[in-house]
Amino acid sequence: MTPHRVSVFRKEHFNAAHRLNNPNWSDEKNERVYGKCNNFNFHGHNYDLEVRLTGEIDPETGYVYDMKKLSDVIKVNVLDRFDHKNLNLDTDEFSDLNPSAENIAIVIHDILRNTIDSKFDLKIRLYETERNYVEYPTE
Ligand SMILES: Nc1nc2c(c(=O)[nH]1)N=C([C@H](O)[C@H](O)COP(=O)(O)OP(=O)(O)OP(=O)(O)O)CN2
Repeated sequence: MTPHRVSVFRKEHFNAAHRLNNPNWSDEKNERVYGKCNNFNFHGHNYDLEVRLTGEIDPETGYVYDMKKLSDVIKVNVLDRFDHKNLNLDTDEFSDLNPSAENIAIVIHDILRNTIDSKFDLKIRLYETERNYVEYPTE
């Protein structure tokens, strides 16, 4: 029988502070482009993270990927790094990179891509607010 390809999902959550700012722009332009997200003293978000892995079902386990293991991988590599952090000040990843939802999703993707076997397709969905979310990669 042809192995079935199935997607498994794991939802996680973290809280972090950030400030959107382009140091090459004037204060006036940063304020105009980013509005309240440019607040000098930072602001926080409750980020909801969805990680999707797609692959073939292992006929022995019935699993594509053990979701408990996926949870542990996300905790160790993403949550422990970003939860309750100021992304701009506390992390190497965003010391020189604007922590927009898009960039955070790409950073999380690349961290997980380095730890999860390439035989699994990986997609990240990141909710910055209940109504604002991004996906990476797009296909
Ligand atoms: N392309 C992007 N646009 C915006 C980003 C981003 O990361 N990428 N980020 C922001 C703000 O940081 C934040 O997400 C917006 O907050 P807010 O306007 O409060 O959004 P809410 O959904 O909570 O509230 P609404 O009232 O529904 O707008 C802005 N843009």
